[in-house]
Amino acid sequence: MPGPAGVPQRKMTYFVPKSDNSNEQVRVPNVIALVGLPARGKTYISHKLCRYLNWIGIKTKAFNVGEYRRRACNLEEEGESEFFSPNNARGQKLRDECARLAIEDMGRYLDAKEGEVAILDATNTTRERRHILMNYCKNLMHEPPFRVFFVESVCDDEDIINSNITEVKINSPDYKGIMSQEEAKEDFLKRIENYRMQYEPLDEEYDEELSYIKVINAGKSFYVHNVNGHVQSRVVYFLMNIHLLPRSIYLSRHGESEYNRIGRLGGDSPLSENGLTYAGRLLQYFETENLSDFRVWSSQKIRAAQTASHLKDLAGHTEFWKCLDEIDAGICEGLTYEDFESRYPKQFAERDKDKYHYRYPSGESYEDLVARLEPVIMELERQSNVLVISHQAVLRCILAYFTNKNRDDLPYLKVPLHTVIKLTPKAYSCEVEMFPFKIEAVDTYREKPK
Ligand SMILES: O=c1[nH]cnc2c1c(-c1ccc(Cl)cc1)cn2-c1ccccc1
Repeated sequence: MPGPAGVPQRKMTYFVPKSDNSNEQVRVPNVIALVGLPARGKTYISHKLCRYLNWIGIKTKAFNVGEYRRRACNLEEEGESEFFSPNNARGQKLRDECARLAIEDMGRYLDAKEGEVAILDATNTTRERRHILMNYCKNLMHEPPFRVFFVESVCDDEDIINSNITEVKINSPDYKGIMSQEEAKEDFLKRIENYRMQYEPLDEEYDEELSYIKVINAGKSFYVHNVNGHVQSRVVYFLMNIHLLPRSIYLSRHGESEYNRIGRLGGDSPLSENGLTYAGRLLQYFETENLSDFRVWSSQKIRAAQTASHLKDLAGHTEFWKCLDEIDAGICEGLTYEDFESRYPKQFAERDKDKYHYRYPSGESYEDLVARLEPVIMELERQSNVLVISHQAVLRCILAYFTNKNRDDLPYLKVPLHTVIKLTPKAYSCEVEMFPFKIEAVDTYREKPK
């Protein structure tokens, strides 16, 4: 059905009829294929997307063709950048073989329903290579065939490209210990030129049938085409909210509260004397951090708001988010763990079996917390320096997102009272610094039972 000129028609697929026509809704496996010259942030995008999709509950795995190539051949023997020359038939053959192996591993992962999304982290810079991928994904040997979304990173910003090469390329396994950093940078620039000779960017006319997003200069602008389905729309939304600007995210629980001191769960009690001391010391800490741009977000619980109030002159306005409130313990609100175990022994035993999915009766699970925290994560991706003053369970979810922890480990991450956790995102990871303050506080940590 042709639409108005220049306005692409969204292909609406409401359900994928199964072979037995049960019309039961099946989730279509998604392939997210990167496209772009070397040093355009493809692996950066692949890592961040993989971490975000897994955290929101969409099982995802990345397949990096460069890793297959590093396993298959020794670049030193192959002549480094010469290996990538279009005139190097041997290099071309080896690289095609590595791409094929990665695509087949990706296919097995999706066909076996091990996950819903596979990210193919590769240059995919020629129409031929993208055509091979599309034919493989649409092949009816897959039940159902894979949906493909291309993410092309186009970048001509020299500063961004140089920071990429300096941060992640010249110290990569391809060069480490083989040549000096200057030689590595020179060789890498030659590698980029070899790819540029064959590079065929996604084209509005030629690639009319494909679904893709062009990210230009690290998110300065975008061109989005034929977005198809839930996963692709979440990917577009995520990519339009991330940025490369250096900053830190600080996590802190409220100061010790009266309920902490008597070992009671949840509630809305005020700070204890120790907690008030911590709040005052927190102000001193951030005065020394000397941040140009600094915001404070707090939950709407009294103990968190009291802690945040000590920073109001430093941070200008404080934002109070209800979705930063502590996990709702339902019928266990106000109980001690001893009460919980004696009154609801079956529930107590259930909780430690699968703490991530366990939901307190009339309350929440960690899985529920992740769902209500997604808007906070998205806004943290957009922001600069932010201090989040919240609660143990909530900060475990946020910490797990930035440090890529899985749902078995998430509910047992250590987030002690009277401690500032400083997160500084790096290229493919996040630096974590813990600053425990020497102020007395009860220990609320419970080990995972053996
Ligand atoms: O567009 C780039 N061109 C060169 N480099 C880049 C990017 C991006 C980037 C790409 C898309 C988006 Cl939505 C955000 C950032 C990240 N990086 C990067 C920089 C330094 C280290 C590791 C990665």
